[in-house]
Amino acid sequence: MEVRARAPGKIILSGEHAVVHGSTAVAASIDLYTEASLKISTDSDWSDGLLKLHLKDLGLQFSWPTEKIKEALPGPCIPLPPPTCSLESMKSLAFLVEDQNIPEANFGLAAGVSTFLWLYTSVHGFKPATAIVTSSLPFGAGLGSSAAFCVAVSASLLALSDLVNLDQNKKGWQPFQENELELVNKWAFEGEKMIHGKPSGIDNTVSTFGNMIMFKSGQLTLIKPSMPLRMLITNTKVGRNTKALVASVSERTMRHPEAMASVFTAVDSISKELSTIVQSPAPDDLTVTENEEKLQELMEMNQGLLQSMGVSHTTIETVLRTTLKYKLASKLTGAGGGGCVLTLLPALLAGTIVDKVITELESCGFQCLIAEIGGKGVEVSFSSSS
Ligand SMILES: Nc1ncnc2c1ncn2[C@@H]1O[C@H](COP(=O)(O)OP(=O)(O)O)[C@@H](O)[C@H]1O
Ligand SMILES: C[C@@](O)(CCOP(=O)(O)O)CC(=O)O
Ligand SMILES: [Mg+2]
Repeated sequence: MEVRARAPGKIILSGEHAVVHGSTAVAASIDLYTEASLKISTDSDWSDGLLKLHLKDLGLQFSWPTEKIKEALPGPCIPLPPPTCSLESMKSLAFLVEDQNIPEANFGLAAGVSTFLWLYTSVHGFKPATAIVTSSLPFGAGLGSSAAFCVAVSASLLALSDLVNLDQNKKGWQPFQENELELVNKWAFEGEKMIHGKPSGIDNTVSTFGNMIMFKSGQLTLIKPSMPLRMLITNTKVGRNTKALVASVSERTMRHPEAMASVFTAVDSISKELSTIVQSPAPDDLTVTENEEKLQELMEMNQGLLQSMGVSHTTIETVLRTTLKYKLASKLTGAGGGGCVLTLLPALLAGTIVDKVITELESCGFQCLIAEIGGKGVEVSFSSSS
C-alpha cells in the first residue's frame, strides 16, 4: 500500500512573531501544496533494508541502512503523546544527515531531513521504506513550507499506521476525521519545533485544518469571511531562516521586555479587529470597500510593528513603496527578513492596475502570484503499489 498526503502552505494576515509570544494571529491556507508519498516495505516485499527520502523538485535522494538508524535513534514512540526530539537524538540525527553530503546551496534542508528521520522512526521504527516529497511552495519564503512539509510527512506516516482509521480502498483524496487531524497536527508540531526552534504552532495548524483561522496560545478559532479577500503575494526572493528570525525577536524581547510587551499587545488588538472585520456582514459594495479600507490600515499598522520587531528588510520596504504608489497597503507575511509580502487587492480594483503593479514589482526582480486562500487542509490518497 502506498499513500500520498498533501498539505497546503499559508499566509499570515496579521500577528506573525507576536503569536510566538502569546498574541492573537490570523492565517489562511493557500492553494500551494507539499505532497509526501510513502511506501513501507512489508515482510513479503523485496527490501533493500534502506530508508529512502527523495526530494524530487531538488533532485536530491538520501538513503540510510535501517540497521544504522537503529543504532542511533530510540525508535517508535506510540501511543501518544508524540515525543519531543531530545538533544541526544538531535546529535545522532545530525550525524545521520551529515553523512548524506547535502550540497552547500541546500544547507538549510538538513533540518527538514532530520525532521523526516525523526518523525518516520517515531511512528514506524526501523522498517525500510521510500518517501518522495514534492512541493510547489518556495522554501524559506514565509509561506509555511516547513509546516506543510511536517504536516504532509506526518499525515502520510499516520495514514499507514494503526493510529488512524481511513478507508484504504477509497479512490481519490480523502480528509481525516477531526480527532485524527488533531493527531496529525500534534506530530507536525513536533517536526516544526525541529525546524523553527520555538514555533507558535499556527503554521502547522492552518496547514492541517485549512480555512482561515484565528490562533492564540495553541487554540484555533475558525473564521468564516463574509467578504471577498484577494491577496497579491510578492516573493522578494531574499532567502532567510525562520528559526534565526524568531530567535532575534526573542532576544530583542529580553533586552526590552516592557516595550516589546506593548508591541505584542498592539498586534493582538490588530488581529482581533481584523478577524471581526473579515466576518462582519458586507451586504453591498460600499460596505466591502469600507471594510477593505479598515483592513488596509490594520495591515499598515501591523507592518509598522513588525518593523519595530526588527524583521523587515530593504526588499520588503521596496514592495511597500511600490504598492503604495497605487494606493495599495502591504505587509510582510511569515517570518520576514526577506521572503514574501502580502498586498490586499480590493474587490473593485481594476485588472489593469493589478497588471501594472505586478509588472512594476517583477521589474525589481520580485515574483508575484495571486493565490486562492482559505481552502482545504491536509488530505490523503491511497493506491495499491505495484
Ligand atoms: N519539501 C521540503 N523538503 C525538505 N525540507 C523542507 C521542505 N520544505 C521545507 N523544508 C524545511 O523547512 C525549511 C524552511 O522553513 P522556514 O525557514 O520555516 O521557512 P518557510 O516555512 O517560510 O518556508 C527548509 O530549509 C527545510 O529545512
Ligand atoms: C514568525 C512565525 O510567526 C511564522 C513563521 O512562518 P514562516 O516559517 O516564515 O512561514 C513563527 C511561528 O509562528 O512559529
Ligand atoms: Mg516555517
